Amino acid sequence: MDQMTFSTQSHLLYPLVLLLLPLLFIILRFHKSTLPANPPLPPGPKPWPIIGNILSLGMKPHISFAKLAQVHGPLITLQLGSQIMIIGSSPKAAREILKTHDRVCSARHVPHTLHTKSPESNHMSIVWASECTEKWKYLRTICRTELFSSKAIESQANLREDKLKEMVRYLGTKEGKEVNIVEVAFATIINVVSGLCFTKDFIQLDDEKEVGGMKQHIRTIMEVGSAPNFEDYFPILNGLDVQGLHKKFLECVRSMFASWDVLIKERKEAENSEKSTPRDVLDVLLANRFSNDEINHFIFDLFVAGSDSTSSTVEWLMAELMKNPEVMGRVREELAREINSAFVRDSDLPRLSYLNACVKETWRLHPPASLVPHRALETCKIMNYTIPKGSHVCVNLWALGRDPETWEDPLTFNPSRFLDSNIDFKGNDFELIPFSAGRRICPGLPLAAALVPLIVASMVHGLDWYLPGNICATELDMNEKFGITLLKEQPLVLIPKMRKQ
Ligand code: HEM
Repeated sequence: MDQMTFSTQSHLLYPLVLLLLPLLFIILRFHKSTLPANPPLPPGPKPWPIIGNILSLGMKPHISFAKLAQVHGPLITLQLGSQIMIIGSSPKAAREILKTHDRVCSARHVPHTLHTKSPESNHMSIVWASECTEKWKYLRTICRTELFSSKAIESQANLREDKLKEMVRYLGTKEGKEVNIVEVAFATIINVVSGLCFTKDFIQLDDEKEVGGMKQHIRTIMEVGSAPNFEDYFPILNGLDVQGLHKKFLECVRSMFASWDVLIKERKEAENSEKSTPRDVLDVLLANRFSNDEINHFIFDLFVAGSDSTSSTVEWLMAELMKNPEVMGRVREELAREINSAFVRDSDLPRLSYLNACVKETWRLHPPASLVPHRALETCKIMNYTIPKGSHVCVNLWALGRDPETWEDPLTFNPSRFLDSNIDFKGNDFELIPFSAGRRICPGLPLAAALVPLIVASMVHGLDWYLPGNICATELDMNEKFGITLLKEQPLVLIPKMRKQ
Protein backbone atom coordinates (compact mmCIF):
# COMPACT_ATOMS: atom_id res chain seq x y z
CA MET A 1 0.00 0.00 0.00
CA ASP A 2 2.77 2.47 1.03
CA GLN A 3 4.82 1.40 -1.90
CA MET A 4 1.85 2.04 -4.16
CA THR A 5 1.36 5.57 -2.87
CA PHE A 6 5.03 6.39 -3.28
CA SER A 7 5.18 5.14 -6.83
CA THR A 8 1.99 7.09 -7.74
CA GLN A 9 3.44 10.22 -6.15
CA SER A 10 6.80 9.98 -7.92
CA HIS A 11 4.94 9.26 -11.10
CA LEU A 12 3.16 12.63 -10.73
CA LEU A 13 6.26 14.47 -9.39
CA TYR A 14 8.61 13.99 -12.36
CA PRO A 15 6.43 15.71 -14.98
CA LEU A 16 5.75 18.50 -12.46
CA VAL A 17 9.46 19.13 -11.84
CA LEU A 18 10.14 19.00 -15.57
CA LEU A 19 7.44 21.61 -16.07
CA LEU A 20 8.62 23.86 -13.24
CA LEU A 21 12.36 23.83 -14.05
CA PRO A 22 12.18 26.01 -17.17
CA LEU A 23 9.79 28.31 -15.32
CA LEU A 24 12.28 28.64 -12.43
CA PHE A 25 15.07 29.30 -14.91
CA ILE A 26 13.04 32.09 -16.58
CA ILE A 27 12.20 33.67 -13.20
CA LEU A 28 15.85 33.61 -12.07
CA ARG A 29 17.06 35.09 -15.34
CA PHE A 30 14.47 37.81 -15.26
CA HIS A 31 15.29 38.56 -11.61
CA LYS A 32 19.03 38.76 -12.39
CA SER A 33 18.56 41.11 -15.32
CA THR A 34 16.49 43.61 -13.27
CA LEU A 35 19.10 43.77 -10.46
CA PRO A 36 22.37 45.31 -11.77
CA ALA A 37 25.57 43.54 -10.71
CA ASN A 38 26.79 46.86 -9.24
CA PRO A 39 24.60 49.70 -8.03
CA PRO A 40 25.02 52.85 -10.14
CA LEU A 41 27.08 55.95 -9.33
CA PRO A 42 25.21 58.58 -7.30
CA PRO A 43 23.14 60.88 -9.54
CA GLY A 44 24.40 64.21 -10.79
CA PRO A 45 24.22 66.73 -13.64
CA LYS A 46 24.90 65.42 -17.13
CA PRO A 47 28.61 65.85 -17.96
CA TRP A 48 29.84 67.59 -21.12
CA PRO A 49 32.30 65.72 -23.33
CA ILE A 50 35.94 66.08 -22.13
CA ILE A 51 35.38 68.81 -19.52
CA GLY A 52 32.59 66.94 -17.73
CA ASN A 53 30.97 69.11 -15.04
CA ILE A 54 33.86 71.56 -14.54
CA LEU A 55 31.56 74.47 -15.39
CA SER A 56 29.36 73.47 -12.42
CA LEU A 57 32.16 74.30 -9.94
CA GLY A 58 31.50 78.05 -10.03
CA MET A 59 33.43 80.61 -7.97
CA LYS A 60 32.28 79.08 -4.68
CA PRO A 61 32.12 75.31 -5.19
CA HIS A 62 30.52 74.61 -1.78
CA ILE A 63 27.55 76.81 -2.74
CA SER A 64 27.31 75.30 -6.25
CA PHE A 65 27.42 71.77 -4.78
CA ALA A 66 24.71 72.60 -2.23
CA LYS A 67 22.46 73.84 -5.07
CA LEU A 68 23.14 70.65 -7.08
CA ALA A 69 22.29 68.55 -4.01
CA GLN A 70 18.86 70.23 -3.88
CA VAL A 71 18.21 68.92 -7.40
CA HIS A 72 19.95 65.51 -7.36
CA GLY A 73 19.92 64.45 -3.71
CA PRO A 74 22.30 64.25 -0.73
CA LEU A 75 24.95 62.17 -2.52
CA ILE A 76 25.95 63.37 -5.98
CA THR A 77 28.53 62.59 -8.65
CA LEU A 78 30.41 65.16 -10.69
CA GLN A 79 32.70 64.25 -13.55
CA LEU A 80 35.59 66.74 -13.48
CA GLY A 81 37.62 66.07 -16.62
CA SER A 82 38.68 62.45 -16.10
CA GLN A 83 38.20 62.58 -12.32
CA ILE A 84 35.08 61.40 -10.50
CA MET A 85 34.04 63.47 -7.50
CA ILE A 86 31.40 62.31 -5.02
CA ILE A 87 29.89 64.92 -2.67
CA GLY A 88 27.85 64.18 0.44
CA SER A 89 25.56 66.97 1.68
CA SER A 90 23.37 65.51 4.43
CA PRO A 91 24.14 64.25 7.96
CA LYS A 92 23.34 60.69 6.77
CA ALA A 93 25.77 60.94 3.83
CA ALA A 94 28.43 62.48 6.12
CA ARG A 95 28.02 59.66 8.65
CA GLU A 96 28.36 57.01 5.90
CA ILE A 97 31.52 58.63 4.50
CA LEU A 98 33.26 59.62 7.75
CA LYS A 99 32.08 56.86 10.09
CA THR A 100 30.72 53.73 8.36
CA HIS A 101 33.34 53.91 5.59
CA ASP A 102 35.92 55.89 7.55
CA ARG A 103 38.88 53.64 6.68
CA VAL A 104 38.07 53.31 2.96
CA CYS A 105 37.38 57.04 2.60
CA SER A 106 40.30 58.22 4.77
CA ALA A 107 42.80 58.85 1.96
CA ARG A 108 43.51 62.48 1.10
CA HIS A 109 43.15 63.99 -2.33
CA VAL A 110 46.34 66.06 -2.60
CA PRO A 111 45.84 68.80 -5.22
CA HIS A 112 48.72 69.12 -7.70
CA THR A 113 49.32 72.68 -6.50
CA LEU A 114 50.33 71.39 -3.08
CA HIS A 115 52.56 68.52 -4.18
CA THR A 116 56.00 69.07 -2.77
CA LYS A 117 58.92 68.25 -5.06
CA SER A 118 59.63 64.76 -3.75
CA PRO A 119 56.75 62.37 -3.05
CA GLU A 120 58.48 61.70 0.29
CA SER A 121 57.70 65.19 1.50
CA ASN A 122 53.94 64.71 1.43
CA HIS A 123 54.46 61.72 3.70
CA MET A 124 55.98 64.06 6.32
CA SER A 125 52.81 66.10 6.42
CA ILE A 126 49.72 65.24 8.46
CA VAL A 127 47.37 67.30 6.35
CA TRP A 128 48.65 66.04 2.99
CA ALA A 129 49.53 62.44 3.92
CA SER A 130 47.80 60.75 1.00
CA GLU A 131 47.04 57.69 3.19
CA CYS A 132 46.83 57.05 6.92
CA THR A 133 50.28 55.44 7.12
CA GLU A 134 52.29 54.51 10.24
CA LYS A 135 54.14 57.82 9.85
CA TRP A 136 50.84 59.75 9.78
CA LYS A 137 49.69 57.88 12.93
CA TYR A 138 52.96 58.76 14.66
CA LEU A 139 52.64 62.47 13.79
CA ARG A 140 49.03 62.51 15.02
CA THR A 141 50.14 60.84 18.25
CA ILE A 142 52.66 63.65 18.84
CA CYS A 143 49.82 66.15 18.26
CA ARG A 144 47.47 64.30 20.58
CA THR A 145 49.89 63.74 23.43
CA GLU A 146 52.25 66.73 23.33
CA LEU A 147 50.12 69.54 21.93
CA PHE A 148 46.39 69.04 22.22
CA SER A 149 45.77 66.71 25.18
CA SER A 150 43.63 68.29 27.96
CA LYS A 151 46.77 68.53 30.09
CA ALA A 152 48.76 70.23 27.31
CA ILE A 153 45.91 72.67 26.55
CA GLU A 154 45.69 73.54 30.24
CA SER A 155 49.44 74.09 30.49
CA GLN A 156 49.26 76.50 27.50
CA ALA A 157 46.63 78.75 29.17
CA ASN A 158 49.25 81.31 30.29
CA LEU A 159 50.60 81.67 26.78
CA ARG A 160 47.09 82.25 25.37
CA GLU A 161 46.23 84.74 28.10
CA ASP A 162 49.49 86.68 27.52
CA LYS A 163 48.82 86.93 23.80
CA LEU A 164 45.23 88.03 24.47
CA LYS A 165 46.39 90.75 26.87
CA GLU A 166 48.75 92.03 24.17
CA MET A 167 45.82 92.06 21.73
CA VAL A 168 43.54 93.99 24.12
CA ARG A 169 46.30 96.56 24.87
CA TYR A 170 46.86 96.97 21.14
CA LEU A 171 43.13 97.49 20.51
CA GLY A 172 43.17 100.15 23.26
CA THR A 173 45.73 102.10 21.21
CA LYS A 174 43.45 101.93 18.16
CA GLU A 175 40.51 103.71 19.81
CA GLY A 176 38.49 105.60 17.19
CA LYS A 177 40.55 104.11 14.35
CA GLU A 178 39.66 101.41 11.84
CA VAL A 179 40.76 97.90 12.81
CA ASN A 180 40.86 94.99 10.40
CA ILE A 181 39.43 92.25 12.63
CA VAL A 182 40.84 89.26 10.75
CA GLU A 183 44.36 90.77 10.72
CA VAL A 184 44.33 91.20 14.50
CA ALA A 185 42.90 87.71 15.13
CA PHE A 186 45.34 86.21 12.62
CA ALA A 187 48.39 87.86 14.24
CA THR A 188 47.25 86.74 17.69
CA ILE A 189 46.77 83.14 16.55
CA ILE A 190 50.10 83.07 14.69
CA ASN A 191 51.82 84.25 17.89
CA VAL A 192 50.06 81.59 19.96
CA VAL A 193 51.21 78.89 17.50
CA SER A 194 54.73 80.36 17.16
CA GLY A 195 54.87 80.55 20.99
CA LEU A 196 53.95 76.85 21.16
CA CYS A 197 56.44 75.88 18.47
CA PHE A 198 59.42 78.22 19.01
CA THR A 199 58.68 80.21 22.23
CA LYS A 200 58.78 83.29 20.01
CA ASP A 201 56.39 85.88 18.50
CA PHE A 202 56.30 85.86 14.72
CA ILE A 203 54.18 89.00 14.24
CA GLN A 204 54.27 92.33 16.10
CA LEU A 205 50.74 93.71 16.37
CA ASP A 206 51.83 97.35 16.44
CA ASP A 207 54.17 97.29 13.46
CA GLU A 208 54.39 95.36 10.27
CA LYS A 209 57.52 93.44 11.27
CA GLU A 210 57.12 89.71 11.10
CA VAL A 211 59.43 86.69 11.01
CA GLY A 212 59.87 85.26 7.52
CA GLY A 213 56.92 87.11 5.91
CA MET A 214 54.50 84.61 7.46
CA LYS A 215 51.33 86.62 6.87
CA GLN A 216 51.89 87.04 3.17
CA HIS A 217 53.10 83.46 2.67
CA ILE A 218 50.10 81.89 4.40
CA ARG A 219 47.81 84.19 2.45
CA THR A 220 49.39 83.13 -0.84
CA ILE A 221 49.24 79.45 0.13
CA MET A 222 45.50 79.72 0.95
CA GLU A 223 44.94 81.56 -2.31
CA VAL A 224 46.77 79.14 -4.62
CA GLY A 225 45.63 76.10 -2.62
CA SER A 226 41.96 76.93 -3.09
CA ALA A 227 42.21 77.82 -6.80
CA PRO A 228 41.10 74.93 -9.07
CA ASN A 229 44.16 73.36 -10.72
CA PHE A 230 43.42 71.82 -14.14
CA GLU A 231 46.17 69.25 -13.59
CA ASP A 232 43.87 67.59 -11.07
CA TYR A 233 41.30 66.91 -13.76
CA PHE A 234 43.39 66.39 -16.91
CA PRO A 235 46.34 64.00 -16.36
CA ILE A 236 47.77 65.11 -19.71
CA LEU A 237 48.75 68.40 -18.01
CA ASN A 238 50.59 66.69 -15.12
CA GLY A 239 53.85 68.40 -14.20
CA LEU A 240 53.34 71.34 -16.57
CA ASP A 241 52.02 73.77 -13.93
CA VAL A 242 50.39 75.85 -16.69
CA GLN A 243 48.67 78.09 -14.11
CA GLY A 244 51.90 78.68 -12.15
CA LEU A 245 50.12 77.73 -8.88
CA HIS A 246 52.61 75.06 -7.87
CA LYS A 247 55.55 77.43 -8.44
CA LYS A 248 54.03 80.09 -6.17
CA PHE A 249 53.31 77.47 -3.50
CA LEU A 250 56.88 76.16 -3.55
CA GLU A 251 58.34 79.68 -3.31
CA CYS A 252 56.36 80.31 -0.10
CA VAL A 253 57.23 76.92 1.38
CA ARG A 254 60.95 77.35 0.66
CA SER A 255 61.02 80.82 2.18
CA MET A 256 59.18 79.71 5.35
CA PHE A 257 61.37 76.62 5.74
CA ALA A 258 64.53 78.70 5.28
CA SER A 259 63.53 81.07 8.10
CA TRP A 260 62.69 78.13 10.39
CA ASP A 261 65.97 76.38 9.51
CA VAL A 262 67.77 79.31 11.16
CA LEU A 263 65.73 78.87 14.36
CA ILE A 264 66.29 75.09 14.35
CA LYS A 265 70.05 75.59 13.89
CA GLU A 266 70.17 78.08 16.78
CA ARG A 267 68.31 75.66 19.03
CA LYS A 268 70.56 72.73 18.09
CA GLU A 269 73.61 74.84 18.89
CA ALA A 270 72.26 76.03 22.23
CA GLU A 271 74.05 74.32 25.08
CA ASN A 272 72.37 71.29 26.69
CA SER A 273 69.22 71.79 24.61
CA GLU A 274 68.59 68.02 24.54
CA LYS A 275 68.98 67.48 28.26
CA SER A 276 66.67 70.17 29.61
CA THR A 277 62.89 69.63 29.90
CA PRO A 278 61.25 70.47 26.58
CA ARG A 279 60.04 74.07 26.44
CA ASP A 280 58.12 73.88 23.19
CA VAL A 281 57.24 71.76 20.15
CA LEU A 282 60.70 72.28 18.65
CA ASP A 283 62.34 70.72 21.73
CA VAL A 284 59.89 67.79 21.59
CA LEU A 285 60.59 67.17 17.89
CA LEU A 286 64.37 67.39 18.38
CA ALA A 287 64.14 64.98 21.32
CA ASN A 288 62.24 62.60 19.00
CA ARG A 289 65.11 62.88 16.46
CA PHE A 290 63.07 64.61 13.74
CA SER A 291 65.14 65.82 10.76
CA ASN A 292 64.99 69.51 9.75
CA ASP A 293 62.66 68.62 6.90
CA GLU A 294 60.32 66.70 9.19
CA ILE A 295 60.27 69.57 11.71
CA ASN A 296 59.51 72.08 8.98
CA HIS A 297 56.61 70.02 7.59
CA PHE A 298 55.12 69.39 11.02
CA ILE A 299 55.22 73.06 11.98
CA PHE A 300 54.02 74.13 8.53
CA ASP A 301 50.88 72.00 9.02
CA LEU A 302 50.10 73.69 12.35
CA PHE A 303 50.50 77.21 10.96
CA VAL A 304 48.65 76.66 7.70
CA ALA A 305 45.82 74.48 9.06
CA GLY A 306 45.37 76.49 12.26
CA SER A 307 45.67 80.18 11.37
CA ASP A 308 43.16 81.00 8.64
CA SER A 309 40.50 78.60 9.97
CA THR A 310 40.59 80.11 13.47
CA SER A 311 40.90 83.76 12.44
CA SER A 312 38.07 83.53 9.92
CA THR A 313 35.79 82.10 12.65
CA VAL A 314 36.58 85.15 14.82
CA GLU A 315 35.78 87.44 11.92
CA TRP A 316 32.47 85.74 11.09
CA LEU A 317 31.43 85.76 14.72
CA MET A 318 32.25 89.46 15.15
CA ALA A 319 30.35 90.19 11.93
CA GLU A 320 27.31 88.23 13.18
CA LEU A 321 27.43 90.12 16.49
CA MET A 322 27.47 93.45 14.63
CA LYS A 323 24.59 92.34 12.45
CA ASN A 324 22.54 91.04 15.41
CA PRO A 325 22.64 93.71 18.16
CA GLU A 326 20.34 91.73 20.48
CA VAL A 327 22.80 88.79 20.38
CA MET A 328 25.70 91.19 21.05
CA GLY A 329 23.69 92.57 23.99
CA ARG A 330 23.30 89.09 25.51
CA VAL A 331 27.02 88.36 25.07
CA ARG A 332 27.89 91.64 26.83
CA GLU A 333 25.45 90.93 29.65
CA GLU A 334 26.99 87.48 30.17
CA LEU A 335 30.53 88.90 30.19
CA ALA A 336 29.56 91.64 32.65
CA ARG A 337 27.93 89.05 34.93
CA GLU A 338 30.65 86.40 34.78
CA ILE A 339 33.96 88.28 34.41
CA ASN A 340 35.26 90.31 37.31
CA SER A 341 38.64 91.38 35.95
CA ALA A 342 39.84 93.50 33.03
CA PHE A 343 40.97 90.42 31.08
CA VAL A 344 39.11 87.22 30.23
CA ARG A 345 40.87 84.04 31.35
CA ASP A 346 40.71 80.47 30.08
CA SER A 347 39.10 79.36 33.32
CA ASP A 348 36.17 81.77 32.69
CA LEU A 349 35.14 80.04 29.46
CA PRO A 350 33.00 77.19 30.86
CA ARG A 351 30.72 79.81 32.50
CA LEU A 352 30.12 81.65 29.18
CA SER A 353 27.40 79.36 27.87
CA TYR A 354 25.76 81.96 25.60
CA LEU A 355 29.09 82.92 24.01
CA ASN A 356 29.88 79.23 23.50
CA ALA A 357 26.48 78.84 21.78
CA CYS A 358 27.42 81.79 19.51
CA VAL A 359 30.64 79.97 18.55
CA LYS A 360 28.68 76.82 17.63
CA GLU A 361 26.19 78.87 15.63
CA THR A 362 29.09 80.48 13.74
CA TRP A 363 30.57 77.07 12.93
CA ARG A 364 27.14 75.89 11.78
CA LEU A 365 26.67 78.75 9.30
CA HIS A 366 30.29 79.53 8.39
CA PRO A 367 32.48 76.42 8.69
CA PRO A 368 36.00 77.61 7.70
CA ALA A 369 36.74 74.40 5.79
CA SER A 370 33.54 74.13 3.78
CA LEU A 371 34.58 71.02 1.82
CA VAL A 372 36.53 68.13 3.34
CA PRO A 373 38.67 66.56 0.57
CA HIS A 374 39.06 62.77 0.94
CA ARG A 375 39.69 59.97 -1.58
CA ALA A 376 38.33 56.41 -1.79
CA LEU A 377 41.04 53.78 -1.28
CA GLU A 378 38.81 51.00 -2.57
CA THR A 379 35.51 50.69 -4.39
CA CYS A 380 32.71 50.79 -1.83
CA LYS A 381 28.95 51.21 -1.58
CA ILE A 382 27.48 54.27 0.07
CA MET A 383 23.71 54.82 0.40
CA ASN A 384 23.20 52.06 -2.20
CA TYR A 385 25.43 53.71 -4.78
CA THR A 386 28.85 52.62 -6.03
CA ILE A 387 31.81 54.82 -5.10
CA PRO A 388 34.66 53.78 -7.41
CA LYS A 389 38.22 53.39 -6.09
CA GLY A 390 40.21 56.62 -6.52
CA SER A 391 37.17 58.95 -6.57
CA HIS A 392 37.49 62.22 -4.68
CA VAL A 393 35.00 61.97 -1.83
CA CYS A 394 33.98 65.26 -0.24
CA VAL A 395 31.62 66.20 2.55
CA ASN A 396 30.04 69.62 2.12
CA LEU A 397 30.15 70.96 5.69
CA TRP A 398 28.61 74.24 4.55
CA ALA A 399 25.53 72.42 3.22
CA LEU A 400 25.17 70.36 6.43
CA GLY A 401 24.87 73.52 8.54
CA ARG A 402 22.11 74.92 6.31
CA ASP A 403 20.09 71.74 5.76
CA PRO A 404 16.40 72.71 6.26
CA GLU A 405 15.57 69.12 7.20
CA THR A 406 17.95 69.34 10.17
CA TRP A 407 17.73 72.96 11.30
CA GLU A 408 14.72 75.11 11.99
CA ASP A 409 15.00 78.44 10.22
CA PRO A 410 18.51 77.47 9.02
CA LEU A 411 19.63 80.85 7.64
CA THR A 412 18.96 82.79 10.85
CA PHE A 413 21.83 83.35 13.29
CA ASN A 414 20.16 82.09 16.44
CA PRO A 415 22.66 80.88 19.10
CA SER A 416 19.79 80.06 21.50
CA ARG A 417 19.09 76.92 19.44
CA PHE A 418 22.16 75.41 21.14
CA LEU A 419 21.33 76.42 24.71
CA ASP A 420 19.11 73.42 25.47
CA SER A 421 20.71 71.08 22.99
CA ASN A 422 23.33 68.37 23.37
CA ILE A 423 24.62 68.87 19.83
CA ASP A 424 28.36 69.38 19.89
CA PHE A 425 31.04 69.91 17.24
CA LYS A 426 33.38 67.11 18.32
CA GLY A 427 32.66 64.66 15.51
CA ASN A 428 29.77 62.62 16.94
CA ASP A 429 26.82 64.73 15.80
CA PHE A 430 26.91 64.63 12.03
CA GLU A 431 24.67 67.67 11.59
CA LEU A 432 27.49 69.87 13.02
CA ILE A 433 31.00 68.74 12.09
CA PRO A 434 33.08 71.87 11.34
CA PHE A 435 36.20 69.88 12.36
CA SER A 436 35.07 66.84 10.33
CA ALA A 437 34.87 63.39 11.98
CA GLY A 438 36.51 59.97 11.93
CA ARG A 439 40.20 59.25 11.84
CA ARG A 440 41.13 62.47 10.01
CA ILE A 441 39.17 64.75 12.33
CA CYS A 442 41.04 68.02 12.98
CA PRO A 443 43.67 67.36 15.68
CA GLY A 444 43.74 71.10 16.54
CA LEU A 445 40.07 71.07 17.69
CA PRO A 446 40.87 71.50 21.43
CA LEU A 447 43.09 74.51 20.73
CA ALA A 448 40.57 76.16 18.38
CA ALA A 449 37.73 75.49 20.83
CA ALA A 450 39.70 77.33 23.54
CA LEU A 451 41.04 80.15 21.35
CA VAL A 452 37.97 81.33 19.46
CA PRO A 453 35.73 82.15 22.47
CA LEU A 454 38.72 83.63 24.31
CA ILE A 455 39.58 86.01 21.45
CA VAL A 456 35.97 87.11 20.90
CA ALA A 457 35.30 87.52 24.64
CA SER A 458 38.49 89.61 24.92
CA MET A 459 37.45 91.78 21.96
CA VAL A 460 33.97 92.43 23.32
CA HIS A 461 34.70 92.71 27.07
CA GLY A 462 35.53 96.37 27.76
CA LEU A 463 35.26 97.58 24.15
CA ASP A 464 32.34 98.83 22.10
CA TRP A 465 32.57 98.32 18.34
CA TYR A 466 31.23 100.47 15.52
CA LEU A 467 31.06 100.06 11.77
CA PRO A 468 32.99 102.77 9.92
CA GLY A 469 31.37 105.68 8.07
CA ASN A 470 27.87 105.23 6.87
CA ILE A 471 27.72 101.44 6.80
CA CYS A 472 24.67 100.21 8.65
CA ALA A 473 24.83 96.83 10.43
CA THR A 474 21.72 95.54 8.67
CA GLU A 475 23.46 96.15 5.34
CA LEU A 476 26.12 93.54 6.11
CA ASP A 477 25.71 90.85 3.51
CA MET A 478 26.82 87.83 5.47
CA ASN A 479 26.75 85.40 2.62
CA GLU A 480 28.54 87.23 -0.12
CA LYS A 481 30.64 90.07 1.25
CA PHE A 482 32.79 88.06 3.63
CA GLY A 483 33.32 84.39 2.74
CA ILE A 484 36.96 83.37 2.83
CA THR A 485 38.08 86.78 3.94
CA LEU A 486 41.81 86.30 3.59
CA LEU A 487 41.21 86.04 -0.10
CA LYS A 488 40.00 88.86 -2.27
CA GLU A 489 36.70 89.62 -0.59
CA GLN A 490 36.07 92.50 1.76
CA PRO A 491 37.45 92.08 5.25
CA LEU A 492 35.46 93.20 8.28
CA VAL A 493 36.72 96.59 9.46
CA LEU A 494 35.44 97.93 12.82
CA ILE A 495 36.19 100.86 15.12
CA PRO A 496 36.77 100.13 18.83
CA LYS A 497 35.88 102.48 21.69
CA MET A 498 36.82 101.82 25.31
CA ARG A 499 33.73 101.21 27.42
CA LYS A 500 33.45 103.08 30.72
CA GLN A 501 33.21 100.40 33.46
C1 HEM B 1 38.23 76.96 13.77
C2 HEM B 1 39.32 76.28 13.67
C3 HEM B 1 39.51 75.02 12.85
C4 HEM B 1 38.64 74.33 12.07
C5 HEM B 1 37.16 74.63 11.81
C6 HEM B 1 39.36 73.20 11.51
C7 HEM B 1 38.81 72.26 10.65
C8 HEM B 1 39.52 71.23 10.06
C9 HEM B 1 38.98 70.31 9.10
C10 HEM B 1 37.55 70.30 8.57
C11 HEM B 1 39.98 69.45 8.75
C12 HEM B 1 39.90 68.32 7.71
C13 HEM B 1 39.57 67.00 8.38
C14 HEM B 1 39.34 65.89 7.38
O1 HEM B 1 40.08 65.81 6.40
O2 HEM B 1 38.41 65.11 7.56
C15 HEM B 1 41.16 69.82 9.51
C16 HEM B 1 42.37 69.17 9.45
C17 HEM B 1 43.48 69.53 10.18
N1 HEM B 1 43.57 70.56 11.08
FE1 HEM B 1 42.10 71.83 11.62
N2 HEM B 1 40.64 73.23 11.98
C18 HEM B 1 40.78 74.30 12.81
C19 HEM B 1 41.90 74.68 13.53
C20 HEM B 1 43.07 73.97 13.58
C21 HEM B 1 44.19 74.28 14.43
C22 HEM B 1 44.21 75.43 15.46
C23 HEM B 1 45.18 73.38 14.15
C24 HEM B 1 46.56 73.27 14.73
C25 HEM B 1 47.24 74.27 15.24
C26 HEM B 1 44.67 72.49 13.11
C27 HEM B 1 45.37 71.46 12.54
C28 HEM B 1 44.86 70.58 11.59
C29 HEM B 1 45.63 69.50 10.99
C30 HEM B 1 47.10 69.17 11.26
C31 HEM B 1 44.75 68.83 10.11
C32 HEM B 1 45.06 67.62 9.23
C33 HEM B 1 44.50 66.34 9.85
C34 HEM B 1 44.75 65.09 9.00
O3 HEM B 1 44.75 65.20 7.77
O4 HEM B 1 44.91 64.00 9.56
N3 HEM B 1 43.39 72.88 12.80
N4 HEM B 1 40.86 70.90 10.30
